[in-house]
Amino acid sequence: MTAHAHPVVLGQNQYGKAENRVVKVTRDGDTHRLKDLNVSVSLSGDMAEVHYSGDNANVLPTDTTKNTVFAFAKKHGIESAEAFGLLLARHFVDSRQPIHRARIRIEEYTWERLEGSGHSFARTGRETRTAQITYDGRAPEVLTGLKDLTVMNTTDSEFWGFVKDPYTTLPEDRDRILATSVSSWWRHAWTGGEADTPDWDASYDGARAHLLRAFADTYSLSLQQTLYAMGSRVIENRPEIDEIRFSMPNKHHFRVDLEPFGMANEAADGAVYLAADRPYGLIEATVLRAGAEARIPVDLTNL
Ligand SMILES: O=c1[nH]c(=O)c2[nH]c(=O)[nH]c2[nH]1
Repeated sequence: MTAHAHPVVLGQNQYGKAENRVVKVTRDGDTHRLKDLNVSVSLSGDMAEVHYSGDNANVLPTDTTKNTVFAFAKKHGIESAEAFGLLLARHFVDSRQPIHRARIRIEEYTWERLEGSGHSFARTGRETRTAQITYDGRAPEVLTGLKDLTVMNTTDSEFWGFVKDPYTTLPEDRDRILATSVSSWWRHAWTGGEADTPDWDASYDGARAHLLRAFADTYSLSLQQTLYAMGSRVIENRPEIDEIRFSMPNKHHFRVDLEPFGMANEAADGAVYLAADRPYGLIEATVLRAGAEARIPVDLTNL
């Protein structure tokens, strides 16, 4: 059956095995190291026929993509999420003619070795590190990110001077808590050259440190301003990064009215707050090196 026989045609399509939970142990004598990833493979290419007629001739089974993830972890080890994703993406596109594009998404969970043991670990309370590698046979694109990085400033945050309309009840605040859970993706300028491959772990640690430093150092008049300061600090200090996008919920902390109990509850004296979980303000923006192309999808940040 051909597409032209119908007034309906197939649009964008992709397939693969999602959420392969792969744990790789590396032994150095009695001292072990652990990489714990959640790897999702998504392939696209000449796949019209399988949709139109069920002809599987071009279909590398999703089961095979799963097996490849585990076999590659053993064969090549897992140096970093980005390096592992690049190996996989290149493998699928370069070894299978009908596959034109591979997108590998990876979440990494971090474990810490327990003191006094070479092989006992505890999951850290840290954020989840993320990576997305796309490869179309030409230049790979590497996005790195993080999610669930929860941070709070207990002062140095104000919010006032905003628009007031008949529905506005929010009081102006000269000393509030600013808390958020940072989700972010950043795009590496790198386009695949062997010689100038970034040190992915150093780049991640650097970007993370800069955005946290900016969160801490910015005297904030709005979460929007803080977001921009975080992004611009990363762009200014990490030449390998051209674009960074944030999705940041404003985790509201309301000063509780304790007047009914005869108690003042002022920020300056150390206040009691109600941590509200919802609704929350949601502040999202991209920060770019001037002249760089905005390529991080708007809705990627909340995955
Ligand atoms: O930092 C903030 N930005 C806003 O846009 C906003 N809106 C709001 O109600 N509180 C806040 N805080």
